[in-house]
Amino acid sequence: MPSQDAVIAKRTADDSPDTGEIRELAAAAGYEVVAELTQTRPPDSSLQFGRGKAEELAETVAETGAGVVVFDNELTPTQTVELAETCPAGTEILDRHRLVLAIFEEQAGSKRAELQVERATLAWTLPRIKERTEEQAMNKFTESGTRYYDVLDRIDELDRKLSSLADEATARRERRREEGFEFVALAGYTNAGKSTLLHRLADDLDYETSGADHSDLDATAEIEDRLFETLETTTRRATIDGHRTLVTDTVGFVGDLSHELVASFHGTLSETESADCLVLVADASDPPAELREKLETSFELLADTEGELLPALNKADVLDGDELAERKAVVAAVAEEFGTDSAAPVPVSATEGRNLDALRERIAGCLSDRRDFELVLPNDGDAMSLVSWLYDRASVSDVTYRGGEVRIEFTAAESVAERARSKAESLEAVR
Ligand SMILES: Nc1nc2c(ncn2[C@@H]2O[C@H](COP(=O)(O)OP(=O)(O)OP(=O)(O)O)[C@@H](O)[C@H]2O)c(=O)[nH]1
Ligand SMILES: [Mg+2]
Repeated sequence: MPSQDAVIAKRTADDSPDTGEIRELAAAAGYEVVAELTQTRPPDSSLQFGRGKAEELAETVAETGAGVVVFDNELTPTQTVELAETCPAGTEILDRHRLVLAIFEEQAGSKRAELQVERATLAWTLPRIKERTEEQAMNKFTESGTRYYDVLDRIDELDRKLSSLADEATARRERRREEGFEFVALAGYTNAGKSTLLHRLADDLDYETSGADHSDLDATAEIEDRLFETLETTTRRATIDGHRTLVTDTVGFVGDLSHELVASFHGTLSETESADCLVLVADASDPPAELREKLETSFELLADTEGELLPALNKADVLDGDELAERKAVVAAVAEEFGTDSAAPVPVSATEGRNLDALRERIAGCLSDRRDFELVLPNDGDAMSLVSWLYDRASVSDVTYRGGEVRIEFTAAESVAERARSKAESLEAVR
């Protein structure tokens, strides 16, 4: 990561500029923020800031010796060039999108994340290349279009690779479903505490001992007070009120990102789309207005999910009763705005482990109906293999051997019990 000094810049049209998030993003990218300049006025087409403010920015960069200017506004190619020319030579000019891409690039730890970041970067560059090539074509300086079409080809290639990875993920999910797993996803704004919550919910399981291949399940999900700590989904097993679930931790959201960027991370969003229960983790320690804004972004992004959306207010430990009540009202208001009739949010503290049973109960309420079943089998080797099959797919509460028989009591979804029954019948038939 670059360890460089940066000057933050932000312009808003009519209200006073808030630089909280862009500062955090800059920190996540490894920059040290040494100064900040803001302005309230309509955008200037060549400099974003007004000329006077842009000159002040240049002076600040010179005084602080900062190597980078981070604009919270989106900059056009012209603005980027003109700002760079106004500032001391060599100053790098970044906007919010460039910054987020830089963080993603640095954080991408898996093949899929790398492909997604490359795609996002190219999608972001494409209209800019087009603009430039058109200008050049008009000036008859160069032949037009080659680079543009090269980029388009590469995007197609990346899409093909990503979609084959997505197919693999879908096939893997289907296999897991056949094994009796249900899916829970943790989604929400970056730094809300999703990874911390995953650690709390996950079973402390040694995957190897279960006999099945769990090489797709990771042992860790990093927890860090930093934006975009998690850039790839992490899945762990968790037993939630008797339900055998796979809980997936996802990439955090951030506001004001282009659709291309969000779409590039569709792979991770698709895991949330197919989850049976989607826990929307919100940071209750945010001030109400910020909480509202983040929830609106999250609800928008999660509009297409199949499973039930369950809002959880994390970090409840840092609030008193009145503050918490205020946050709950914000969640209820936003949920209603989006026509989600999800019940009241569950306040939790992932770090302190508070109220997690209530959360588990609510998650279980979103999952399939499970019932108690009983199977009686002849006691032989084949029956034993069915017993171990059931251990992998259901909660087995009792196994008793009497005479030549084995009696198995278990709790499972109807579909799993159905398959156990037909296996049992074929055993009987063989005898
Ligand atoms: N006070 C308090 N802090 C919490 C709680 N849960 C998480 N945190 C802190 O919040 C920070 C972010 O936690 P993470 O679990 O990394 O958040 P995340 O949602 O996975 O973040 P990304 O991976 O960046 O999307 C860490 O410093 C956690 O220790 C909580 O219940 N209470
Ligand atoms: Mg995380």
